[in-house]
Amino acid sequence: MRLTVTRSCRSTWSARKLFDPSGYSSLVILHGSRHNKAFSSKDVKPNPVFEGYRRIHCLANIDVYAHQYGTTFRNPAVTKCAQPSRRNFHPNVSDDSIIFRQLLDYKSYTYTYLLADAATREAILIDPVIDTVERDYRVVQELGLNLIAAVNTHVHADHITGSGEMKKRLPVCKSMIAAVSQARADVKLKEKDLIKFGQFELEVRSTPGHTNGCLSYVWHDKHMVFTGDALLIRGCGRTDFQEGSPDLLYDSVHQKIFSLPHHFQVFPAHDYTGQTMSTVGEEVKFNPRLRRSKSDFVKIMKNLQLPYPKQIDKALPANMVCGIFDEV
Ligand SMILES: N[C@@H](CCC(=O)N[C@@H](CSS)C(=O)NCC(=O)O)C(=O)O
Repeated sequence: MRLTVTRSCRSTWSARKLFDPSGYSSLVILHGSRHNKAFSSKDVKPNPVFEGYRRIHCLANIDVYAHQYGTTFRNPAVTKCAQPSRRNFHPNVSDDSIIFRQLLDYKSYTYTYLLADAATREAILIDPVIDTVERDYRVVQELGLNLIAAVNTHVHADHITGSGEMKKRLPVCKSMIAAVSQARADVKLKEKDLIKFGQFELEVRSTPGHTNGCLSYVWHDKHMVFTGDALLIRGCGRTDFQEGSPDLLYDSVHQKIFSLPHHFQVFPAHDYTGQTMSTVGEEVKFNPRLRRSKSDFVKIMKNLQLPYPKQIDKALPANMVCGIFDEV
């Protein structure tokens, strides 16, 4: 969905998309600062999964206009916003110089991000998943993009990376991962490297703690950061396996992500509650783990007692070799 927000609208409103992973329905929320009312389409049913919707509404003390995906905005206050179109799906990104897609794997709730320069058509994928490679390949083809890189934020434990399978379909595509992960890839990344596509570049920041090779990618031009599992929306990656360390994760997030300007948009590798993005400022203020002191954070992380990811035994060895099963 694409919202083209006019200048006067842009200064007052911002948009957020939430979805219900089980029901596959979506809400788009537009919020501004002048009023204190909430509106929602009659189609939008109360649903506990839309916890984030209520939270944003309560915290921001704002107008909320909600509707289901695919319908148009009916409230006259937002008529300056164009009809939804399929050109640029994410409501938070209305920028003709780029193509941006947030793609979801419903099995592991992994987000894969497609980033492209609209002029040159050069594109990269962040965190492709093996189960959705066909879908992502089709999107790349349909949009006429030249996919030059499949970039992993880390060695995932809950799903197998799609970078190896994508390379089979598009040999020009280079796989990338942190050098310290010791996983196989065409390009081994380290702190301060730049990943270039068309006129754009991502800055590589090392954010270990969930794993020792966790990287975050900062798109300074577009005020976005792709945080992998280091920082999740109102959460963070677990630290109880691989080379997990709560001390290290706390420092990584505070030093490398929370130090970014607070309006930067945060795009994580997962969300289990149907939220699609956050901002640095929101996480600094509201993240229930990372807004605490380091010693509190360490205690919280040591007591999470999460079950191990179901695919861990298969995923870890496969991800060390770019997700290609026959090389395991
Ligand atoms: N149930 C899922 C795994 C869920 C999980 O452990 N997620 C990880 C990221 S993938 S290793 C995590 O760090 N979660 C943090 C949290 O607070 O939930 C499965 O079986 O795959």
